[in-house]
Amino acid sequence: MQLIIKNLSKTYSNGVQALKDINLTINSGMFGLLGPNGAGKSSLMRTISTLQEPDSGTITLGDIDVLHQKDEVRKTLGYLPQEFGVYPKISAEDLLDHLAVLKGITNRSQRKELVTSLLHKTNLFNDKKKHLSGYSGGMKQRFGIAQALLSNPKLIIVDEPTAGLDPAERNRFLNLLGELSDETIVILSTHIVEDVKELCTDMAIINKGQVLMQGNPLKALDDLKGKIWSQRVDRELAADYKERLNVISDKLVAGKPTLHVLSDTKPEAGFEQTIPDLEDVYFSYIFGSQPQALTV
Ligand SMILES: Nc1ncnc2c1ncn2[C@@H]1O[C@H](COP(=O)(O)OP(=O)(O)OP(=O)(O)O)[C@@H](O)[C@H]1O
Repeated sequence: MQLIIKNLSKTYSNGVQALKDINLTINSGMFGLLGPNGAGKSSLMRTISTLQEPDSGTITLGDIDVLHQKDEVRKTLGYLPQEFGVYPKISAEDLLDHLAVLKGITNRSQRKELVTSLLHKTNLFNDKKKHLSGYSGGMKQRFGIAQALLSNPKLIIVDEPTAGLDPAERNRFLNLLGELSDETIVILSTHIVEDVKELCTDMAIINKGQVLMQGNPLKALDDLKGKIWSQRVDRELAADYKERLNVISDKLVAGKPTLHVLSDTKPEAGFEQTIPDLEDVYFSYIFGSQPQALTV
């Protein structure tokens, strides 16, 4: 199964061009969609999820025309939006059961079996009687996955799922995503590079509504080999370096900025070659051609 997006564009009524001629081919497995705030990730996810219309372009999921066969898409889509609202005064088990009825699973024992297996899968079985208002952020996100899995989806979209989770909950959530079937397309939209690094076999970077790269994270790392140079500098000199050199990131290490420069050759005395990580890949596309760099 493939999700193929061709020439997708969207301008909102306030004039913001959120998607500019997006082209992506997404195969089964975990796909990371990386981009800073306002890049257009949610606009793209909502369009794929049939929640909003583009101005032009096409999307196909296998042989489904996503923009015209919305009901077909919805039958096979699991969507976990950025803000996942839950009814507070109902238990996880009851809400899942209710949602399963809405999905058309009317056979009681079949529903019970499905709900129980999803509660186990998302590690919520022991808390199934708890009201959702008592759930932590991570538990709510796992519940979100449980409801997204109700219809045995072929396409799962998760929008910024780990923001606000503590490290243990984040790990648990990412492990759960990683365990979903290889037959399913899972799109993980995030601005957190680590999420993609740990899970995804394919990724794209988008910014200002445009796809800047699509590819295998390991290949992207390989392409940067020998091109990332690092130096820890005095705080007051950092701005000067940024003006002169192609600084892609500037990270405080023990109170002093460590600059990463993208360059085919040693930029200046004092810089040492460093092994690129996925953050370098991300910043090289987002900031590589610009003099300004992000402080991370
Ligand atoms: N309904 C809307 N009407 C007008 N402008 C919008 C609307 N939704 C999004 N935008 C604008 O479109 C651009 C892309 O927004 P979008 O939410 O798709 O980005 P994002 O990558 O998901 O960012 P974030 O991580 O902050 O949610 C932004 O400039 C945003 O302000």
